Amino acid sequence: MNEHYCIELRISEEDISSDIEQKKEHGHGFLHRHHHHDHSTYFDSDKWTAGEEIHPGLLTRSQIAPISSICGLADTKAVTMTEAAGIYDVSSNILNGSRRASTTEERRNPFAIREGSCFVWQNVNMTLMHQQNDKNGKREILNDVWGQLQPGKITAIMGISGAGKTSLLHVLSGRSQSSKKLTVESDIRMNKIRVDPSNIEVRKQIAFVTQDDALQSTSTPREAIAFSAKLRLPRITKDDEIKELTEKMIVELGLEECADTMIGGELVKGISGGERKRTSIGVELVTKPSLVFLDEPTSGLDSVSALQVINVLKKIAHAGCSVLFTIHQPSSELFASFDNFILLNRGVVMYQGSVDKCPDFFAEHNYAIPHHYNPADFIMTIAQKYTKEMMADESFCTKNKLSLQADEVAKGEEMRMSLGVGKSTHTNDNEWKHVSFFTEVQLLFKREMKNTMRSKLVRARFALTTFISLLVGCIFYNVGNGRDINSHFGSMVMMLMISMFSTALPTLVGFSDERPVFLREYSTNHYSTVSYFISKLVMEALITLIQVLEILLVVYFMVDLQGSFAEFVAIEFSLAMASTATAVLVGCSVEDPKMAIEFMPVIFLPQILFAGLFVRTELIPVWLRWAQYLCALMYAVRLALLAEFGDCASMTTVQMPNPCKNLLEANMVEENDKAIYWAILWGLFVVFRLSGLIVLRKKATKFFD
Ligand SMILES: Nc1ncnc2c1ncn2[C@@H]1O[C@H](COP(=O)(O)OP(=O)(O)OP(=O)(O)O)[C@@H](O)[C@H]1O
Repeated sequence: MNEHYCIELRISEEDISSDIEQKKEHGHGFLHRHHHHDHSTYFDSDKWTAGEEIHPGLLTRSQIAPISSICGLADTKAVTMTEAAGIYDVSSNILNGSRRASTTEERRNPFAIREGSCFVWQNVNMTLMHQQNDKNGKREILNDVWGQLQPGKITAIMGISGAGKTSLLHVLSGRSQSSKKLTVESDIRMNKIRVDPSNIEVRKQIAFVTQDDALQSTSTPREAIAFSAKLRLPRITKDDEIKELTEKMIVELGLEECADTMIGGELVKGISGGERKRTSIGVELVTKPSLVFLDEPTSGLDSVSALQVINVLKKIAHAGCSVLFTIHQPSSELFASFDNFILLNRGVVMYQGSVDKCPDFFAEHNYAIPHHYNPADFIMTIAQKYTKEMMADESFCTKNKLSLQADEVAKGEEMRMSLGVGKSTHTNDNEWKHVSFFTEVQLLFKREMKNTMRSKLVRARFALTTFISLLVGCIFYNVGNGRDINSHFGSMVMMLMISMFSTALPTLVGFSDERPVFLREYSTNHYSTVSYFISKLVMEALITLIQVLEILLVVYFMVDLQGSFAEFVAIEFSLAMASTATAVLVGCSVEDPKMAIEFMPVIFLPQILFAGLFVRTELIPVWLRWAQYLCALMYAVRLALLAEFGDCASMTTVQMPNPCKNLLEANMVEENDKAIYWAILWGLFVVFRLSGLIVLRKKATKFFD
């Protein structure tokens, strides 16, 4: 019978610790059967009958299997278990079914009830290698860390600075991987299955809000949230659903007043820090994740804004989500609002459990938390005092209570099924897929267009290009009418150099400037590197064309050039595209805009040196001469010379020698090689662009180190 069922057995910690039999009498610990949300529908099964009781402690894998086969229609996440606290917590859901079968109403509500995911970890170790100051040349950042998240609860990771909070969050979300200088080990279970968190399918399940709020500065909170929803929700989500979802999210996050204000950045004053943080959270929550991780969501916020943020997190937890976040030093009010917390101290777990039970724990260790004292402050002060050795001596390290069996890391279909993203029996499966490549490019291009229209930098770029073109036009005024061939040639070179600098330079800085936004969006599965690259390329080509026309409309007519205007447009455009491709490659390779600026001379100086302007190419040492083939300016100069002086050079005049012919010869320009010059110019564009794409892809898939 091809129907989707949701079987649910929830047993709280209290149920586990106290008398289960007694709880059962009160209706706890029963197998509930739902058909979607209709509690009265029973499933038919040979093995399980309606109303049958499950004894949690006795539930075995073989008993789980029949349930899986009933509701485990290929797209169904059947039964999941957590052996936390030594007992099976059976929480079966049809993750795909429940997420997929969500009604239009649910799709419109960002805080709609969802099925939670069980998330458990143990043996989390992170070691820095080749450390000169530490014994054995190693430094342990995380040591045998363990923990678990419960759906519906918010869990804080607390600890003094350098305790390893961010490192733990990064390991759990697959953002930290082993490298030459870092060893990372972890045993992470999601819905019972051992998973590799760096796997994209796992990462897709976890909404991650970074500390730096990498948001597009020219977008508004409304646009940022809608953009994320459009790209990340399945195709079935209609435009009006996205609109309503966005509006509800804005209201829930208290962003109504700033919803249409630009987010802002270094150059533009935008929304406040708290509003920025809530926007970042909104951007991640639109996908209705079951796991939400946040790195320092309250840092830099006043107590009211911090409480606002935590209230949003509590709200999302009440919808069924598991929330995990790092926090420095919460106020007592904030601390009291957490469900659970993990105290990390020097990379080890000092406390793990509910906020309510922590006073007893510390009292047992002779640290009774005084009344009228912020418990978080008190706990941190204690943590500060303890070295690893002291914690071990005084049995302060909280031992792993999970005792999970070592399982193979699930791959492929097994993992996808566990995460609820396996094969589906839905006939309209296409509707549940990620938006198409074309939609990705289209949405990215639209955002790029808005960004361009709103960017002060772009406006400054056009204004400065006009200014510099006018300056060149004035200096070389009318030299094109044959007064002096050297000045005539100089004006053309200057014109080419303006288009090279004025297009490549902003691209170089812009690409690395936008890098954090790209990395965040890529890592959270907004779009592919190729669609990002293509949308940027199309926008760049448009701006470049406008800029080239702007330069030529001033310089060409003021200098009174003789060649064809269209040909000059083509040459300048090709040069600008080839130079921006070089800039993109460097922009993709370096970490930040400041570093990109340091690279400027390396990109532009060789262009000028090898263009034959200061030294004839045949005089350059042979072992260096190959570099000329990488210099787009040289080929653009040759093409421009042919466009301007080609006719004159081929004329047989009485005047001997022909100055045009001499100029072409001095620059080693051959009329017959024109096609080769064009081919090399566009070849450079293709090679540098593709290299840029490869570098970007490589960097995007590798988060750290
Ligand atoms: N990739 C890395 N390379 C070098 N050192 C690292 C790396 N990752 C973490 N560390 C070091 O590990 C320690 C823990 O860092 P982490 O950022 O996790 O601490 P934290 O508890 O989040 O601190 P804070 O509250 O100050 O942000 C720090 O001393 C940090 O320098």
